[in-house]
Amino acid sequence: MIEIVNVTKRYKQLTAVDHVNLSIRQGEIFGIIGYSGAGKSTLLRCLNLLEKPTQGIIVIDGKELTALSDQEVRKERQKIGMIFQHFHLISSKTVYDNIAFSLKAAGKTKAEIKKRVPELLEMVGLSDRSAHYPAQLSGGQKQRVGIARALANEPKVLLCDEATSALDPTTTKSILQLLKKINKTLGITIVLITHEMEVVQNVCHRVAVMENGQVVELADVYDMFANPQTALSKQFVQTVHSLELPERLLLGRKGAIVQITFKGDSAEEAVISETLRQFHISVNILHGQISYIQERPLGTLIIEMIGSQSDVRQAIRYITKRTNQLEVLADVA
Ligand SMILES: Nc1ncnc2c1ncn2[C@@H]1O[C@H](COP(=O)(O)OP(=O)(O)OP(=O)(O)O)[C@@H](O)[C@H]1O
Repeated sequence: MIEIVNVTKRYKQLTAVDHVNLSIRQGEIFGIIGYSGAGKSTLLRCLNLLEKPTQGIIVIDGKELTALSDQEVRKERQKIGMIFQHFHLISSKTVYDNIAFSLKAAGKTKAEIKKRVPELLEMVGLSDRSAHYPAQLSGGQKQRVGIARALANEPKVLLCDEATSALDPTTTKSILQLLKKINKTLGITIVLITHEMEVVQNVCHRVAVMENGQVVELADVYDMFANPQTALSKQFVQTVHSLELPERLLLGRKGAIVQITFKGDSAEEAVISETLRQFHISVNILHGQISYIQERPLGTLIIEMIGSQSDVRQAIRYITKRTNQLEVLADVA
């Protein structure tokens, strides 16, 4: 659906986006995560040519945007909706007129606008706020207007530039739910940038991690959580799944301390009790959690295994075979 081929954006000496290649699939919610200054916004704005890449090609829905004239780009941009962190609503216009504005700009007739605006308001749950002005709305409601406006011309792609960063956690959840609904019911491909791994966990199917203008990792969100490959991804995963053990928990330990990751079905199997049945060891549970990412379970358990060296080794081999993911954090035996 979206092809980003070797895209670079330079501002004088600074390279904000550096040779990025990504292929975003029709109908997916694709996240781009990175710290401030990583180049996420610039890359997102390159997708609808709000920023012109210094080099590289952008193809959306089969059309090479980077090969079009400015006038043609303006027309194509109407098929790409965009929402922003600070909403960018027109303060002197009502909710109705803010949405109608995009339809007018796309040359829709008065009758078409009159039919379409209420449909959009209903979709975002704001039918009773039509005559309000932006100043009379909460942040979440303003973003709902932003979403309605972005969807006005039935885009195939929706770009979200830190769309929930200015919102509290509960409102963030409700806006993310709305984005999920839009993706599911309208089949719109969504690209969102964020610095919050929780947003990625909640809505994205795949995620690219950016650093210094480059994509340093690309993965299914579940795999990123289960097995992050780079130090940066590990940091992001740990912001949601914190597994730092307090030092005092490690004091006076006698056995091997291991971290086990249970993926998919193995998260629901009785691996530990079967281990205890087969080997002469005892186990202390130090930390455990199970999360659901795209409705698939992902479990993490940190345990201390106490027994003879040979029994502990065999038990470790057994668990590794069953789960495929066991890391020895400390062996104080
Ligand atoms: N119009 C511009 N002119 C000059 N430099 C720019 C411009 N826009 C962005 N930059 C620089 O490009 C780099 C990447 O910025 P960008 O906003 O894309 O990062 P980001 O990952 O979105 O970060 P943030 O979340 O803070 O916006 C930064 O060093 C930034 O200062």
